[in-house]
Amino acid sequence: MSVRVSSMSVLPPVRRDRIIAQLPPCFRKEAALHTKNDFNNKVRTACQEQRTGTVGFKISKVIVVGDLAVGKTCLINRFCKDVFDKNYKATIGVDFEMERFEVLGVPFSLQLWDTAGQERFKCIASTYYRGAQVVIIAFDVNDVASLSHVRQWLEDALKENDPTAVQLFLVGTKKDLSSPAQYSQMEQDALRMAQEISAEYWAVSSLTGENVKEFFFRVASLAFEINVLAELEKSGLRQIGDVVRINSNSNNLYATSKKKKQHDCCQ
Ligand SMILES: Nc1nc2c(ncn2[C@@H]2O[C@H](COP(=O)(O)OP(=O)(O)OP(=O)(O)O)[C@@H](O)[C@H]2O)c(=O)[nH]1
Ligand SMILES: [Mg+2]
Repeated sequence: MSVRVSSMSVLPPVRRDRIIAQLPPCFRKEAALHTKNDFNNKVRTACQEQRTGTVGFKISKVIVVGDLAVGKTCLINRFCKDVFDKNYKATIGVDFEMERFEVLGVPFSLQLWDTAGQERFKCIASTYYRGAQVVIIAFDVNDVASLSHVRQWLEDALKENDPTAVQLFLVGTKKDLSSPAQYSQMEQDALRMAQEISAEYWAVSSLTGENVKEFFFRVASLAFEINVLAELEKSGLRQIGDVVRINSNSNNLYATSKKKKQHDCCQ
């Protein structure tokens, strides 16, 4: 009985292929959220000293948006289930998958929200955009129209979120369908777009699996890093806040006793 209870209440260990010990490199230096070779030093130290606060219990919300049939569902399914379906089945509204990682020894989870690209399901899907820490905008590298719609997707996603707090990725899909020459021509435009919207650029294929794991590892790592930095800042502020509170308390005491005196006087 107790065995059953514990096996139900304790999460299984993180999959061995979800362990991140090194910062995965960006895809293109010209369009990266940052180009450092390693995790922020403060983050590494905090993880070593187990000073990551609530990050180990955190689930970061990631939303994947973009035109219909660009391959959002396939991308998530390739990463989470290692499968690929060549038949198109439109996402109606939203779906989500949980992915658990261990980054620098600290558990960290992503909740990956797969949203509908079809216009008629978009209004349902957009109600799930709120509270995203990461926004992934997907486009098809073989379809210039899908790249030109990226700004609209961004605007819709940011309406529901704090634009300064969101980490943005621009992902070109179906790389397997494009010849090297076609691809490199398209990449110029995609890199420009990524720079304009301050997104990190990636190109992937869910059919072959090219760059899929690398991409999600990068997403998890950068989301983790920013969470730990925010936690460190918060605990720093808390310490400063305590000092302020002691000071203001003594001020209050002073003010109270003074007031009391005045009050006594008046009586
Ligand atoms: N060759 C190739 N085909 C792909 C790739 N990714 C997706 N597809 C195909 O593109 C079609 C659409 O893929 P989905 O993942 O369902 O597209 P979606 O963006 O989720 O579409 P909505 O849910 O309608 O927004 C399917 O037929 C997939 O098999 C890829 O990397 N390579
Ligand atoms: Mg879909």
